[in-house]
Amino acid sequence: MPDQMSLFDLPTVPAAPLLGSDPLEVLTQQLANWVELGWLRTLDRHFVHFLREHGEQDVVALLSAAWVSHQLGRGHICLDLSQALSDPDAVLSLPPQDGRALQYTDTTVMPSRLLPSFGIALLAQWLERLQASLIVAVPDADAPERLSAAAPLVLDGTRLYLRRMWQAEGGVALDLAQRMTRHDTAMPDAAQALTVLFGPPQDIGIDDQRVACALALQQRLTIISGGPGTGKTTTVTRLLALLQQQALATQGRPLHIRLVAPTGKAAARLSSSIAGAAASLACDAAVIDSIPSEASTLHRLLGARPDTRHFRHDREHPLMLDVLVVDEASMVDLDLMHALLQALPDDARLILIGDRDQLSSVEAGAVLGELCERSEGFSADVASRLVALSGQRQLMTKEVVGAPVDDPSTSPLRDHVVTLRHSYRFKADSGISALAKAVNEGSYKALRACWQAGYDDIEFHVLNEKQPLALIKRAAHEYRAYLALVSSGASPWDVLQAFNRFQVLCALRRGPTGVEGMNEAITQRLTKDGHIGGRKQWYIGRPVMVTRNDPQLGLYNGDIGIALPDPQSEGRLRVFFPAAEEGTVRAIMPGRLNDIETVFAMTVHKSQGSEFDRVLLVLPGQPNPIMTRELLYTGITRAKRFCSIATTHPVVLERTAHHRVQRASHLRARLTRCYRMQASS
Ligand SMILES: Nc1ncnc2c1ncn2[C@@H]1O[C@H](COP(=O)(O)OP(=O)(O)OP(=O)(O)O)[C@@H](O)[C@H]1O
Repeated sequence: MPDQMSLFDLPTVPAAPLLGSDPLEVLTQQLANWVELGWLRTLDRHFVHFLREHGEQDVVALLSAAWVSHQLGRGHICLDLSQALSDPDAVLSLPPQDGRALQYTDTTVMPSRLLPSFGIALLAQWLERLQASLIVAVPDADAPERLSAAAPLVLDGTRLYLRRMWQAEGGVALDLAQRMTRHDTAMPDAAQALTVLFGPPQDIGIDDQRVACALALQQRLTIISGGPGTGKTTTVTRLLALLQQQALATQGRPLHIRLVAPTGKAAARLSSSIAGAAASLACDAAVIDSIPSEASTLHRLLGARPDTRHFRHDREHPLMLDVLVVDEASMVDLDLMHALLQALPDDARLILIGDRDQLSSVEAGAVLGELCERSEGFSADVASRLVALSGQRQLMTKEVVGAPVDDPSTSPLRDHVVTLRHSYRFKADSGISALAKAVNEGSYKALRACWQAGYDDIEFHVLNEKQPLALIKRAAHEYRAYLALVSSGASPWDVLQAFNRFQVLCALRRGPTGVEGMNEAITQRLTKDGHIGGRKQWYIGRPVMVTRNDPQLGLYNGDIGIALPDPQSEGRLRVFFPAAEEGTVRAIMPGRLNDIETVFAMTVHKSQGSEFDRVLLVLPGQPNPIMTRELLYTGITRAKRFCSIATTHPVVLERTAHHRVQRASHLRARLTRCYRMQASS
């Protein structure tokens, strides 16, 4: 990780003297200083206070606890001590580079100076201090998934975790490993049923969709990954039809299937695409009728309760279902995946759908990405079963049948992962598709070729000013289309649809090219031109995004609503959100909405699970560690028809496409260990 960080010129802070001779005093001062500067969260400092109050006085253990907590806030499951030792500032990303101006005081000390000042120069010294600490437990030597003692931190090898996250990671690994060892036998005429849905097997190339169905018929855990329009929903719909056909024929009753997605928006999209795909199936009406057409959010399925992280459904109160389909699985964080697996009955079939190349979840973890890593090909045994079922003889070639299943270089999950590669949405000459591919390959040459090829669905703006006036004008112009509908008194549903046709996406939150700067500038521009009354907090046409789940209101992080006069309430302003049923809306009083922000611009992170006809992707003028290949790919692939990218320096795009950051975690290795133990017991 540190060598990737060196792609960027990290801002430097002058070396300040370490004040005080008592290390605990020095630590307290530094934590206070970092919190004041916004480098650390108040929560991180409170955590350290809590540990001190409970008896821990070792400064190294306390500093490590602050860093683990800080890293968790940045999406990392754990702190890798060997990486942190080699370049603490880069690993902790301090000072933060989210677009805000560099801030420090005369007493600010960088992490890289603090650690040696507490006597830690070697990894062995750090490990020894932590092993001796009251607040750190280690896994049992004989049972690596059990802890030696109850403590708030866990040191697993050279990784330091909050206990909760270590348990969640282990819980996900163990549960998935158990599901991986459960196999099913497809019904005798499954091969024929596949041919009815997919047509006769062809000898040219492998039909990944057909393989995905054949695989999922035979096991309890299947992951279907693919970029936009590669047919993930089409494939899952066909799979559900096959499963229902099988259940109706053998048990005389359909399976209880549930469809979920992490956000309300993604759930609505899944509902409408499954309904569309089901309607065109070549199946009996009874089978089509037994495929659910309504998806809910994961939180709703699990029974989210206000003010607690616990759900109504858990190991003691499992969900009642036979098959669970989770769409946009890349957005599911480790904690949520853990809660889901806890609540899922042991014999249920789990199908995860998503795009492994997309950004990982906003919260900690990169579950889908990790599960799909090194998962190319199938073991010989699974490949031969797939050939029998799908008729795809090409599956037995050496490229497809990789190393044996116990080979340490591959993941046992490869027998559960299918990647769909062909996009049916984009034409062969699509610029968006070519651009996304070039970014994914991290190829400078392919990127440049994209701009030179003259595609008419992508454009690249090089801005020559800091405050991007041209960009603001462009965005304001695009937003006028939905505002015209607002003025004409169109229905809230139509206004919401029109708003969704265009979106400004930003890589960063802060700064003139970040969400905050762009939102403010677009609001001002539209106000100045008389399109909105943007001087008041609530005005007709204000688009807002929910930033925190509110199960009581049935609103979820990422939901978008628009403030409009409500004829049902004598024209008073209400915020209209799409309701569960396609084409319907629900109105909520603005005063009831606590966690919302204006959304003329949103971060690429928040745009996951949404798609827009046209996207304007704004990148800052400086390369930045937050900007990664996954972020760029996710931003570009939100666009269905037109993608425009703007930045002040062309090199930013190329550097970003080259920059990959792994989130610190050990999920795949733990899953492999659990799987081998399961398989050998
Ligand atoms: N095998 C196929 N042959 C022809 N058209 C297909 C095939 N599979 C999918 N399509 C079409 O491609 C389009 C996208 O399919 P689908 O919605 O299943 O993809 P997706 O991967 O779920 O898309 P998204 O990225 O929106 O989630 C649909 O119009 C669908 O009918």
